[in-house]
Amino acid sequence: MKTIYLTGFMGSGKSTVGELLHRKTGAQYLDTDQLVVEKYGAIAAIFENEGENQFRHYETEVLRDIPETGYIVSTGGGIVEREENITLMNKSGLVIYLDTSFEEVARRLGNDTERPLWGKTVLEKKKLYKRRYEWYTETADIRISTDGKSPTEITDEIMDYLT
Ligand SMILES: Nc1ncnc2c1ncn2[C@@H]1O[C@H](COP(=O)(O)OP(=O)(O)OP(=O)(O)O)[C@@H](O)[C@H]1O
Ligand SMILES: O=C(O)C1=C[C@@H](O)[C@@H](O)[C@H](O)C1
Ligand SMILES: [Mg+2]
Repeated sequence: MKTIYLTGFMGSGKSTVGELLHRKTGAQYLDTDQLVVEKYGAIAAIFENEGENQFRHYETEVLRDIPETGYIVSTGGGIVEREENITLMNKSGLVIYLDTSFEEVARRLGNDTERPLWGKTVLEKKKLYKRRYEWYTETADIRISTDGKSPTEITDEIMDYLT
């Protein structure tokens, strides 16, 4: 099995659905945010002390090490910010975009403080969402709309594509 990369905006459910897919398929599982935390420390601290650019560098470092087959990978919401990341994912893997409306993301994340970029103003977040939307769609092999669907329903929909 080609490695599967789940992409999408913060709160689109990449980590939640990634875990479920891992259980259903038996494939190994990685989350790029978790890998960065294990290797370099808490995300909020990296943003605060080293800056977003350094976080993006760490993100690419962990992505480079992921094998081309056999893994389910939940990416960070900003993985599409770097061309190199897109090339890496498209070269070997199957990219699945979890498409979630901004309003639904806002409902799910509420006042979350773990995601540094979610702390920005609504206007800035909407701009970020709009800017990335095209990148997610262009990069994806498969697009799954997630609004109004449970994580299990989304996982089942992905399983249908895989089997
Ligand atoms: N389909 C869904 N319906 C309702 N809530 C969901 C759904 N998927 C995920 N959630 C909830 O939304 C929140 C964010 O989910 P999750 O952490 O999986 O997102 P993510 O895409 O991995 O975000 P990030 O890019 O920040 O890593 C969690 O509280 C999760 O329980
Ligand atoms: O959308 C983003 O840029 C981010 C999403 C999260 O997954 C983390 O990677 C981090 O909080 C940055
Ligand atoms: Mg996640």
